[in-house]
Amino acid sequence: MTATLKDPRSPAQATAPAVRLTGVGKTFGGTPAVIDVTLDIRTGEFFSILGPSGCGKTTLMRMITGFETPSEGTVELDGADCTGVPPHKRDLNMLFQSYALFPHLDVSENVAFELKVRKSRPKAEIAQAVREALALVRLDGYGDRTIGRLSGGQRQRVAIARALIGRPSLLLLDEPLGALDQKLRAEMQLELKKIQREVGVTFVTVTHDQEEALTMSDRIAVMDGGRVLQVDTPEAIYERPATRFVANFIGTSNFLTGTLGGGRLGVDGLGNIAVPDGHGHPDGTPVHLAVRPENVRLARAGEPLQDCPVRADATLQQIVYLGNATRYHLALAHGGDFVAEARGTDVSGLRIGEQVVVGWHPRHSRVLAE
Ligand SMILES: Nc1ncnc2c1ncn2[C@@H]1O[C@H](COP(=O)(O)OP(=O)(O)OP(=O)(O)O)[C@@H](O)[C@H]1O
Repeated sequence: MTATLKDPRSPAQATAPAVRLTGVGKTFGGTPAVIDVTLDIRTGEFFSILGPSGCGKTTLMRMITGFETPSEGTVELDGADCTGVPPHKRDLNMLFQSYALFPHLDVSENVAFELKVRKSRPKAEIAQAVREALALVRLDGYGDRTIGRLSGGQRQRVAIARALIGRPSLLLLDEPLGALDQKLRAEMQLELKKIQREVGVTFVTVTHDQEEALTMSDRIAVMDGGRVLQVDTPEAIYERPATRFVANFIGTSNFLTGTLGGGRLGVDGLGNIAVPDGHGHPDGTPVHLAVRPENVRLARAGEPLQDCPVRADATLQQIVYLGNATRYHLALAHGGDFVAEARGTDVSGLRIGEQVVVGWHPRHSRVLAE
């Protein structure tokens, strides 16, 4: 006979998103910090809130946790309205950059802390849960160590184990890798993603680091000036940014500004250039055309540029070697800066100050509204 495990949630809760924000706003002393945010975070996904300093991401996260009450709008968790519910009554946990581990307790005691405080489980069960949590973060056998004898990465793992031991439905992480050096950070990004997949808990992280968000997330919300500008997969955000801000904040973009007319873009000094099909903006609209540096080709003036219907004259200003790529900084003849990028070392044979031509195919550019 097979036993059927019953989901304790009601049918409505089971299909509801982990988090639903509807028209959420927060104003401090008359100044808006978060403006009209409506979005769903799906159960089991790794979701990042990404944006520059002061854009409102921490305030948005604090409204999900309950440490901040929205000035308007509603916050639902698993289908239940939690707008006025205090943090300790929400089925979630938090992980802060500082980790906040207890230095006088050993690893096991730190991890078990929450369960012991709640006194909800027998001792043997807690010990088993600690062993499982330490195995999850690959710290088997470290239970008796004091916190002072751990590396930064190991402390981070202890904090993760502690945050997950009570199996919350939702884990909120505020700049979780901010205290680590760059190499360890890159390792922990992959590690955190792996742990999240294993436990299946919904993770919501706040970060200003675009690479971190792209590496770890199933979906990203990009914020600026208190607003969410785009919610999408990392790939879609990079390939199909919704606004000029997103195109510039995630990776690097070149921009040409002009007005659409007759299916082309009129740019002062450059003429009417081809744009990608199906961009959806009517003639007469002032727009930006965004082109990623890796999609820009470069040749000596007068030399052919294959598969590049759009071209512009420029002067080469600087060549920067990046290790895995070379970046060419250019001044366009009609005004403005431009950047082209090629894989590997510089094989162009070009010299600083030389007259060049840049070009791209319209399918590699994107029309963005103001
Ligand atoms: N308790 C508060 N009282 C007054 N103003 C606040 C308060 N909390 C945040 N703010 C303001 O709201 C805006 C958004 O702040 P928030 O901390 O949410 O941004 P952030 O994107 O998380 O920035 P950072 O990455 O620097 O932490 C800022 O202008 C900030 O000064």
